[in-house]
Amino acid sequence: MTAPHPEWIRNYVDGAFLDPDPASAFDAVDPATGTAYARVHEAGAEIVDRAVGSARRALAAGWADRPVADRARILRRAADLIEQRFDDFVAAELADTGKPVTQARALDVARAPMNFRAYADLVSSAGEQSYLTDTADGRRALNYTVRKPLGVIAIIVPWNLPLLLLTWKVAPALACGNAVVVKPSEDTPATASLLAEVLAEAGLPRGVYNVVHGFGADSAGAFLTEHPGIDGVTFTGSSATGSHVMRTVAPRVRPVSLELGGKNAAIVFDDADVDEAVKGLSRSIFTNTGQVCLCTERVYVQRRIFDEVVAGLATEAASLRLGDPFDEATTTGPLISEKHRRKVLSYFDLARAEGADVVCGGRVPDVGEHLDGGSWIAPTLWTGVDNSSRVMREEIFGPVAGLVPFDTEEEAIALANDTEYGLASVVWTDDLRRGHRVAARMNVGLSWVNTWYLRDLRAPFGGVGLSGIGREGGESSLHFYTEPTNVCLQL
Ligand SMILES: NC(=O)c1ccc[n+]([C@@H]2O[C@H](COP(=O)([O-])OP(=O)(O)OC[C@H]3O[C@@H](n4cnc5c(N)ncnc54)[C@H](O)[C@@H]3O)[C@@H](O)[C@H]2O)c1
Ligand SMILES: O=C/C=C/C=C(\O)C(=O)O
Repeated sequence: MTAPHPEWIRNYVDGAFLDPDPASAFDAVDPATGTAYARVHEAGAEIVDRAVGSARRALAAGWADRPVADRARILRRAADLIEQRFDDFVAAELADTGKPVTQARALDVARAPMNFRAYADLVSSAGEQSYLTDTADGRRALNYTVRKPLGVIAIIVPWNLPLLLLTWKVAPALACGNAVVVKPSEDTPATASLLAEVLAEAGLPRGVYNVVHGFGADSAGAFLTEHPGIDGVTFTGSSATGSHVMRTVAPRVRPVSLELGGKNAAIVFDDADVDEAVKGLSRSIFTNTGQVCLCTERVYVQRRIFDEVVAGLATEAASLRLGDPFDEATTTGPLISEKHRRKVLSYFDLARAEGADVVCGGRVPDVGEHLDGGSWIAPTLWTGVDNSSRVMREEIFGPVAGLVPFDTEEEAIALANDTEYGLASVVWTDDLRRGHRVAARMNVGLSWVNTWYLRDLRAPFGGVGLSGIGREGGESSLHFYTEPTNVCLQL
């Protein structure tokens, strides 16, 4: 990897990186080793206010009215520049998350240019509704809709897929002519500031993209959502914080888009290709050390193949390689922080107290002395749990799942839907009709059959219940990031 780590990770306001203030700073920590690799300048209320003000001025200076083709060109140029600086982004993502280099390349950083290009394409070809209206008294009118940018958007994102989730929101927001103030997670600040360099070079006018670093409460996150100058909030993170953000903006009635947590189920029918299902389950449980909102934490397996699936998954778990993020053979990184590891370990204790049988893992692994300070955790599977267990109801957000046998299709559907969350599900079956039938009955926003996390960026993405409000992706994003005005003209 090439990029030397920066000494400081800075806020970016009105087209310039701000001088850091050592009196208001925190460490950026590499979770693979537990060591600090940079200092981050925490934005106070005054910096957040300047960021919102600069976004407002950028809109007034003409960004909101720029021809779509201009905006699309800048997004495409940004995509090209991310590819040119691919290794810098990978290095920044690894320093922040400790995730395996192969994953950062194939998933996280690869998706950033895809996000920019997808919205450059979408906004370039977007149409609008129009109706010829005949009234009861014989008049005729033309109704049509024009879409305007929402304005200044607050973008708040978590630490698990930092660049992917940031660009998933920045790209459509800019495509639609908004200006943004982004607040990356305090655990993963690096790529948002790198993106500022790229967007400036791509020709984005000053003030359109601003970055404020810091925490949630009493810090940049709260100052941003409380700011009267923001016109909408798009938030990805935990359900508790999402609910808090909603309450914060409620008095000013601002639109929110919330992509929140999950307690996602997989159902494996005994007509499935078991080898394929086991490999798919391993991906959906263990990818990114289980730290993807879409990851499976509950697995319901038809009784006849239950033992076979449990044994197969245990073999898959044993084949995972935890270790140096830069080693191409590494499959699995650490958890994001020591704080998060304490949370996951508390669920390991709870599972034992609730009578779970530990099939594998359930402990802190030995990954070698040089990584001793990192927040490593062993891939973990339980049996002997059921839907009344807290470990089967609460989002853990680690490489862990509980496996439960079932007998009938109805029972499997009821078990999978027995949750307050509703983000994603997977059905494994070789019966075509059953696949469609069961997938449609899942109370989720994203229902996969015989695959997991296969994305089409034009499709609606989001969840129900505690998993969120609204959808992003494709047209849904164009709708969230714009405000329609219906014009009615009597002919
Ligand atoms: N549905 C999805 O698309 C999706 C995607 C990724 C992650 N997630 C969820 O995110 C969670 C993990 O991420 P996390 O721990 O960073 O979530 P989090 O809710 O703790 O933090 C998310 C972001 O919100 C900020 N924040 C915290 N408190 C705030 C406040 N009071 N006001 C404003 N901002 C505040 C944080 O600093 C961070 O930037 C999991 O629950 C996961 O399921 C959901
Ligand atoms: O952790 C959650 C993952 C969210 C993924 C996306 O938003 C995406 O793939 O667009």
